[in-house]
Amino acid sequence: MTSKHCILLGVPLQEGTGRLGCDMGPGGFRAAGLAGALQELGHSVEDRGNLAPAPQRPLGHPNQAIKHLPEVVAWTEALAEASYRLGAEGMPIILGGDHGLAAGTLSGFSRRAAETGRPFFVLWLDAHPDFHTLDSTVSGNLHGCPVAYATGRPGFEGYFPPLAAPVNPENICMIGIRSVDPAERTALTAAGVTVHDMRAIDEHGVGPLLQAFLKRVAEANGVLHVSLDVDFLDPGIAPGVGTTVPGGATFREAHLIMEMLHDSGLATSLDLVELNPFLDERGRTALLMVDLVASLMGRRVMDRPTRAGTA
Ligand SMILES: NC(=[NH2+])NCCC[C@H](N)C(=O)O
Ligand SMILES: [Mn+2]
Ligand SMILES: [Mn+2]
Repeated sequence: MTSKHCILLGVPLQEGTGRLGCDMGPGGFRAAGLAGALQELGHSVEDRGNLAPAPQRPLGHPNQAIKHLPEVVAWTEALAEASYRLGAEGMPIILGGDHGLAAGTLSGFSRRAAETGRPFFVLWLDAHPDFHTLDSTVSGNLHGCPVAYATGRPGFEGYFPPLAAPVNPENICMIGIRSVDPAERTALTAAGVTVHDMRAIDEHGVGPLLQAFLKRVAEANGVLHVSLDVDFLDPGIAPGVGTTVPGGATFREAHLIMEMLHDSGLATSLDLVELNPFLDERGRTALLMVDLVASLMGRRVMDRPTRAGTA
């Protein structure tokens, strides 16, 4: 197993959701033993503490539903820059914080990939596609918008920072999707995002769906960012999140995805988002998320035969 230099960065953003508590997410992941689990697997770990947002400026938008635009923009500015820098230093693991933070990670890591000349891919594990623009969001919760922003959909100019390298929507694969607003549905299809909803998982299984995507990434010599929203998981195993949607990924499906990602060796950065410790039950959601990261980083039940059939 190749050991990595894991860099943990807390991003206690919570203004992108409709409720409080995600600001405790980074602390939840730390208390659940994330650093120790990575070290046990032979990785080096550096915890850079929590990020601070950039200074806020007043921003008004004609869509009156939008909540906390100046706050989310300030976090995006700081995190886009931090992600760009961390992308050159090791394997960044971003401890959220709500999913609004992906506006910063996607733009920063994509910019880094563009500089290396390799195409940038995203695996989006979530109940939601988070594909609203500032104009289309109905709830006004900006954690529903990061993918639209990072792919360069119109309407973010003048509010969010300009994108150095917009993400190609055709390089995004979403798995676990089961709550899509009408405006998002049309836009996702038009943009060419690969969306594997729960029905696709039921019909085909997560294994073949993920394998096909990983093959594309490998053949393109791509850089892969993984964004894991707690609500990707079924609420029965992961209650510590504000936006639970029934019928989510099972414990076994989630671990299989992580193990396949590990075997592919393709993932270079990771978001862990939407953990709300205030809604959790004795840390079980945080602990499950840490176990999933461990699977992604090499923990396995048994050694598996290599392709040559030795080990
Ligand atoms: N990151 C999330 N949990 N996003 C949920 C978004 C839900 C809904 N589409 C909205 O815009 O409000
Ligand atoms: Mn999300
Ligand atoms: Mn979600």
